Amino acid sequence: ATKMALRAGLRSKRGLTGVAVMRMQSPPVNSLNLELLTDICIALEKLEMDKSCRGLIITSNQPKVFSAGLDILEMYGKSPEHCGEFWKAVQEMWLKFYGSNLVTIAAINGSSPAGGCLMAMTCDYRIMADNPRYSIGLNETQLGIVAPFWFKDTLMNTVGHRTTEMALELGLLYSPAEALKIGMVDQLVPEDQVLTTATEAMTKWLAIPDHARQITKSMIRKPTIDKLMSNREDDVKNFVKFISKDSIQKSLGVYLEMLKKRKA
Ligand SMILES: CCCCC/C=C\CCC/C=C/CC(=O)SCCNC(=O)CCNC(=O)[C@H](O)C(C)(C)COP(=O)(O)OP(=O)(O)OC[C@H]1O[C@@H](n2cnc3c(N)ncnc32)[C@H](O)[C@@H]1OP(=O)(O)O
Repeated sequence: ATKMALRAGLRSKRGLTGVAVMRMQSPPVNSLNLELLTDICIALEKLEMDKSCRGLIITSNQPKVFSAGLDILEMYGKSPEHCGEFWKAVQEMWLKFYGSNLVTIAAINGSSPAGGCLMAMTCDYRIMADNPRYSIGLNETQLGIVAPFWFKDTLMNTVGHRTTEMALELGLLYSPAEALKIGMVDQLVPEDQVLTTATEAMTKWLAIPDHARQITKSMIRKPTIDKLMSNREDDVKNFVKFISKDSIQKSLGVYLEMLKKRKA
């Protein structure tokens, strides 16, 4: 049987129609592996084609974690072919979310490092649980890896040039309060109110006529999307070359060990 990695459905609760809620449920930490990325892309594609759907809230069914980012096991000890396929799926997820015609809101109910942060930043609006134990940010350099240009562009478009320099070079993970301060997230609420607040925010976004909002969104995001679209193959090649290096594989191995030890 295929494992359902997420649930997407149109809800009509409290008069809010045409809004889908996508709940990532890939235990233990919603790390973005090929299967989850593919499921997410297929679900978003279907919603995008469904004329009755205008908005999407993405959240997590896992306790304490929105998403642990890219699944390191998809990049560690794998063949170049596998790494290439995986990277194409990461690109696809980013392109679909960043360019979505839907209103997209991230209900960040837990930690969201690296690829998890990227995913949240592709959305139009971010609400995070106000729990100082949670963190969010692009921490790639701390793993000894380099976030590609489109990760950097997404961050820069969200928090600005100088903050991106600091955040990306130091691989900073921010507490929710810090993330709010730099504009990485838009709103903090108590943990049990993340989803209801997302629904309330959605009402505000849906009050704007779709065509005007969509054209405006596209005008702002298209140059960033086009940059990856015209460099997709080179970006895959760069990734495979970079991730296959012995030194990078070693860094990933050390990091995985650290994660396991921290748990013990
Ligand atoms: C010059 C040109 C350059 C071009 C280069 C191109 C590209 C390179 C860049 C690639 C980009 C990568 C982006 C990423 O997303 S990398 C992933 C980064 N993620 C992290 O650093 C997060 C690591 N995880 C955590 O910090 C924590 O797990 C947590 C999310 C805060 C949750 O903590 P907790 O609830 O305490 O859970 P555990 O830590 O105990 O984890 C449970 C279990 O899950 C394993 N795990 C956690 N994260 C990942 C992951 N991302 N991938 C795979 N596995 C993960 C963890 O090891 C535990 O496993 P065991 O139960 O087996 O011990």
